[in-house]
Amino acid sequence: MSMKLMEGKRGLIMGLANDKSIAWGIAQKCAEQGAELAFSYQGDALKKRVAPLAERLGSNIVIECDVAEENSLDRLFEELGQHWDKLDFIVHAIGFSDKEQLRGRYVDTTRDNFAMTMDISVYSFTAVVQRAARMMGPGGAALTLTYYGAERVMPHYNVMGVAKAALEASVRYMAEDLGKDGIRVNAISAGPIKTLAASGIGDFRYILKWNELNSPLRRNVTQEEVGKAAVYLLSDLGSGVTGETHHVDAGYHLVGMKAVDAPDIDAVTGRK
Ligand SMILES: NC(=O)c1ccc[n+]([C@@H]2O[C@H](COP(=O)([O-])OP(=O)(O)OC[C@H]3O[C@@H](n4cnc5c(N)ncnc54)[C@H](O)[C@@H]3O)[C@@H](O)[C@H]2O)c1
Repeated sequence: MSMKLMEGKRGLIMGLANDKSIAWGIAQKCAEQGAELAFSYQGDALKKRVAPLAERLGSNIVIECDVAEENSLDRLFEELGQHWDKLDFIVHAIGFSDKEQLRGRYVDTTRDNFAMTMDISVYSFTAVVQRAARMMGPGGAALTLTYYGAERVMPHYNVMGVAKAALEASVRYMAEDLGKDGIRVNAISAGPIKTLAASGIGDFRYILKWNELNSPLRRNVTQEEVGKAAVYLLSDLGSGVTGETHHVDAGYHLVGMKAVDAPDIDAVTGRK
């Protein structure tokens, strides 16, 4: 009899907004492999969307948490502790910045939005891992989501690129801190995927089209493909991997220039 890869593992998924969310692709693949899941959602408005999705994967642990609030994070882990005495993995699929500043120039970013973007998109992962690690033993794993805009300049990504670079550095520092306890910390750098958060990025359609035409696999990736790589990093398959930023982007990160067969495309319409 073949054993499922995540049988007996319990994980908290943070950042599910709807069935387009990357968190949904990850949750589905983890559940398929036998994981037991809990979910956190931001604010009451999202509960009616998240609870039915959780139910589809056999979970009724659905807890409110705004990661910008220390109290809210404390309450989340307190409540989670009432359901489970031990946690095996967490997924952090959360990021935020003022939409108005995800167009135009990075250099015009305001102090307030810089601080807010770093707080929600970077510090929150540290704050979550800090609390989650107390419920984890050896074999524990944490995963966050990043984007190539951390490594190279991407149009419109602006302050989010700076935040993702800091997020990736925090993955490395936490991998060292927690490695001694047998806890692993990794990131997946996902190619562009049409989600609620992505719709805030200027000209996102153009980015999608460009990646489709120029990535080595000549297509975009899906939520499910990110989910499959997450299973590898969160399960025993990834037991020797920590502090890594793993690209799930149809190979786009290795490209230096437009592909020979790719047409130039119109920046406004995204059409060839
Ligand atoms: N979609 C892409 O192209 C892409 C590519 C690479 C990386 N990512 C990253 O993947 C992650 C998930 O985003 P997504 O694309 O699935 O979009 P999404 O809109 O489905 O998910 C973003 C989530 O962040 C949550 N969030 C924002 N502020 C929060 C707060 N203060 N407290 C709690 N939750 C909060 C939202 O509620 C939402 O569930 C993000 O970190 C994003 O930067 C996305």
